[in-house]
Amino acid sequence: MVRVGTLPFRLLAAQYGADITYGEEIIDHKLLKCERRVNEYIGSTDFVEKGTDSVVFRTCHQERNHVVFQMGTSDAVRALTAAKMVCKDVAAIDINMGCPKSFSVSGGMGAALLSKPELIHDILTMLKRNLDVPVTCKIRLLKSSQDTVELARRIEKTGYPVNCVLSLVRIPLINCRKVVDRPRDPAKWGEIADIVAALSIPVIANGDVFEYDDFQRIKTAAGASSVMAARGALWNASIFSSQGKLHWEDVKREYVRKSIFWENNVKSTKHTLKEMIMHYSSLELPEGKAIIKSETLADIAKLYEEEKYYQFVNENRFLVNGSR
Ligand SMILES: Cc1cc2nc3c(=O)[nH]c(=O)nc-3n(C[C@H](O)[C@H](O)[C@H](O)COP(=O)(O)O)c2cc1C
Repeated sequence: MVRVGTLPFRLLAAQYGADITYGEEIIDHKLLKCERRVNEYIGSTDFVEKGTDSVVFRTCHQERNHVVFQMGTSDAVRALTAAKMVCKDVAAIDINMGCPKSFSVSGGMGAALLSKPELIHDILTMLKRNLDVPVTCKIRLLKSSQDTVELARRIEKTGYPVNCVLSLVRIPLINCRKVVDRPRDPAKWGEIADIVAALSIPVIANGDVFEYDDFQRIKTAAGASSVMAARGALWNASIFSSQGKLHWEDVKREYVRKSIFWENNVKSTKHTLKEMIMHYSSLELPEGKAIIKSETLADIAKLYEEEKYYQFVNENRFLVNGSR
């Protein structure tokens, strides 16, 4: 999730039980302007825009085998060059073929790819042939089930490992929404089931997972290999816990601590907190207003009475490094 799926949020989801986490979409052009830096102070691996301190992608060894780097692209060679920069630090590379936003579509990326099966084929083939990590793609339902099945079959033909354990990682990820749908529209699980039935590769179903039980319900209804949650996780990342959800205020506090620990981009932290709060109350209330006013992680720490934690982390970086 853009501005949400940064390292603290991914680790939060993983802590509550998510097996695999996807990073926010990063455009290939942007990654190509970066250099890889090991950040010993924090214990992370950063991809930083050259000549600046702007972290475009931050990851760490704890999530090395669970995190998928999601990329926006419209060109096979560029996608490969960008993917090669990060592939040793992540578990898999995903190509976003579902984003309907104009900045994506006008650049020939995201959902624009859905009408260019030849280009999809080129990108996936190029990545699969030249990378040692698995490649997945996230698509949306097309106008008819038949169109979607046709597209998914072309994706399937780009090849996947015969070994079924490995095949887990080359998953075309079917997002059960049509290109014109917005996230609040009802999802159509029957259509996913039709597509899954027509394919021999694993499919992750995505859409309208708001409770832990939804994972199994949707997995069964769609016949999918696994299930992905976005908004349900954003509103309460403990949705992944088989023990039941924690109170969202506790989850939010844990997110704040992780943001502090990993020195998350404050804009990302603010955005994520705002999205969480908007679901339960209003940004017009004092907490929302204070988030909007915050300029640094120290401000956020103060707002959530985590100043001692903030101070402790910053004074003991080398002692606590890697402990979370
Ligand atoms: C705040 C937000 C950011 C998102 N960013 C991305 C993204 O970067 N890449 C992507 O493939 N989908 C993105 N999506 C779409 C979700 O991955 C997902 O497909 C959609 O929200 C439907 O799933 P849900 O019902 O579980 O929310 C985003 C959704 C939200 C709400």
